[in-house]
Amino acid sequence: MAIPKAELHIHIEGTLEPELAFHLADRNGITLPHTDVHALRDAYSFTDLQSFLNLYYELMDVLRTEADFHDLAEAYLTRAAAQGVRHAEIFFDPQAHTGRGVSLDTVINGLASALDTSLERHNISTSLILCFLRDRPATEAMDTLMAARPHLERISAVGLDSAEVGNPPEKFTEVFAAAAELGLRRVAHAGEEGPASYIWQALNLLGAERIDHGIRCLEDPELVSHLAATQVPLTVCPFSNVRLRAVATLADHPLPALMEAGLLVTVNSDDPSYFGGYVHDNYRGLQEHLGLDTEQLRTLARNSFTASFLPPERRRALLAEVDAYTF
Ligand code: HPA
Ligand SMILES: [Zn+2]
Repeated sequence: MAIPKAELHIHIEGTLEPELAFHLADRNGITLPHTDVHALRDAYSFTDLQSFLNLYYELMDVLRTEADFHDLAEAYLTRAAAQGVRHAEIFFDPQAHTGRGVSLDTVINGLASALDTSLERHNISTSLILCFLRDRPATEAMDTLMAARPHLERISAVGLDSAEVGNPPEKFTEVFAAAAELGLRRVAHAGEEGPASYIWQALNLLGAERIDHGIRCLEDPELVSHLAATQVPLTVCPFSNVRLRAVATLADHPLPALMEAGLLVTVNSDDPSYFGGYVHDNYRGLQEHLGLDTEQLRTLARNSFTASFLPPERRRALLAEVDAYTF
């Protein structure tokens, strides 16, 4: 069994495997513009974040009903359990669905119907992180937050994703303040393709408690010192960074440099269906291509629970499981 870990950077829509996409397309009477699963997988060759997002938004059109969102989440949980995941804080993109006529209730109720039985069925605790699409207007994000109010007991935090460059965190200052008022935690994608200044903005203007990706912090030594001192976690996604060409190869990935600088680094899969592997596959990739040893993998697993929004008791119990794990 893979080492116990939390997954803190996983977009549920990014777990849509080609086989399930075709199955749901069939069920909903939709014709996909790809001949079969092989042709679809062949389309998974990206040059940057936007080239991925184009396919990501196109393919999620097969998600129409509560049952579709249930099946999507259930398929992820099944795979995650096999990868040692014991806790998952799961991003979802409401605007990507409401914008094409699927209601927020359909999305959340469908996902929740799978998450509600996750602890018994898969031994995985879960929560949802509502992400705002940063390439859409801030007013739309605010409307989305307000519409989500009846569902807040299922939602632990808000996040910020989609096309980063040209959509700085400062655009969402008011929305994140409103989310904090509602008692939600705050995270944000920053420093994936965007500059280090976006990470500063996420921290200082949005009150982000974790930075998703954040790898470009290394371009600003003062920021690295700040992240080390404050232990604001980074949710790093190595396979994603290679597939979206933020990093040339896994062997060139800056994760060891981030760890050596004393940052609270976690490893995650981002959009595993699109990027070639789930979270433990990422751990194994680091072992193989960057020579991480088993104690470094244990540190990463520990960090994943430390960086989570888990209540203290379950966090302690899961940390003890990591410490007791034998490779
Ligand atoms: O890696 C990502 N970055 C930004 N937006 C996203 N939406 C899904 N995955 C991503
Ligand atoms: Zn992401």
